[in-house]
Amino acid sequence: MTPGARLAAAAEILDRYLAGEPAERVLTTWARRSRFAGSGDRAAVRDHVFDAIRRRRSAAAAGGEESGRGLVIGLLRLQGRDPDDVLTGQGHSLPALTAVERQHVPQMSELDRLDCPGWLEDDLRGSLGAEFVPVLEGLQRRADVFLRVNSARGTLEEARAALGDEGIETEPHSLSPTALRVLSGARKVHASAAYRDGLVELQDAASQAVSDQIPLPASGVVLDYCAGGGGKALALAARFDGEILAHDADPRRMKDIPQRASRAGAQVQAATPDEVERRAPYGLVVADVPCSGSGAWRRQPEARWRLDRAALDDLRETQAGILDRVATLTGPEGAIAYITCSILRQENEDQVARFLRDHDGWNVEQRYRVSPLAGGDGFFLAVFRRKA
Ligand SMILES: C[S@@+](CC[C@H](N)C(=O)[O-])C[C@H]1O[C@@H](n2cnc3c(N)ncnc32)[C@H](O)[C@@H]1O
Repeated sequence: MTPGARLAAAAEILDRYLAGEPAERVLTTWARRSRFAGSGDRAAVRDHVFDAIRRRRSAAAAGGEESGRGLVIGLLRLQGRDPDDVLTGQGHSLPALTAVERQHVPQMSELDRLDCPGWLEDDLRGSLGAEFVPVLEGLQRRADVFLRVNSARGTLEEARAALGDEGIETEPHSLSPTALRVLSGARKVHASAAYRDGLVELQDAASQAVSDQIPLPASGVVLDYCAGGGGKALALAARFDGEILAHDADPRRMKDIPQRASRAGAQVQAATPDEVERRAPYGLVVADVPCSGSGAWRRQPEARWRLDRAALDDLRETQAGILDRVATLTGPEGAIAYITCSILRQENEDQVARFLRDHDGWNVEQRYRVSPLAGGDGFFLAVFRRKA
């Protein structure tokens, strides 16, 4: 496909995304019926689509309208490229620019420029303070790919060498001693021996940093109450000899845990709600709660535009409910590790304050915040401990 044809495909996919379909689903359907598109074309179209969604507000302002075509024109302008060079109307390219499109002079407000949802401006300013502008600018870029080296299987240097042999270049990252940032060859990771043999896992560097901070009990069973695909549980297993039970309100989310755990040589078992109840109390319960994902907008760009006030209120209620529930599962002097990948105070410090207000017998022992400016996602951790 020519560069113009790839952009035309992206514009068509973006129109369906703007009409309400999830971008991933539209991309899959497009790839299935576009047999002519090779893997390089599919990757390029995908990058265009997610770059445009990440910059949805600023690209629409720069392109003159919020349509697939408008976002593509705007994205080219934001990248400092002249849309006339790519939209030629030749072959499978989009039609050439109209006079109106060519003469459009973008009037960008600060919120346009920062891709900030208007309804969330005050909350973001209140949460980020002086970091409001740099964090929002940082969240407009593509996320890096990070690997976690599984120390049960080898050292950081052994992992780097093994990956290097397969054409995957990496460098250590300051957020965690187990983190490697992928510099090239990211698409080869899944097929690599280092990944297949459990020497490395895909995990954001800030997610690793948060896992590093969680205080593990000397022995016993740890419960990961919102385990999802098991990212945190597997990271904890690399530095814990005991058993980790994984639970999730939606058990389908845990379907890959057995395979990931066996690859990593980790003791992580998916548990039913009955089993969770039966084996309580726990010395540590990890609650990596559902949240706005605002710290991970680089990696999940649709989340930025899907969130609204009602959804945020629902999330906060769910988070508070989970904290109340896990408190009942925690033993004497036990701890709760409350985690979000949110940069919003409402989901972080405000939840800590509410929990302490409603639960007399608890202290907060540790608060740890990772800004997206550190290179990975934005994360928040609070460790509560039951008073002796
Ligand atoms: C942020 S994700 C977990 C990510 C995972 N811990 C990891 O590191 O890969 C939050 C998870 O919480 C689950 N969840 C949502 N509501 C829940 C509830 N009331 N109780 C337990 N889990 C819940 C979701 O299904 C989702 O898998």
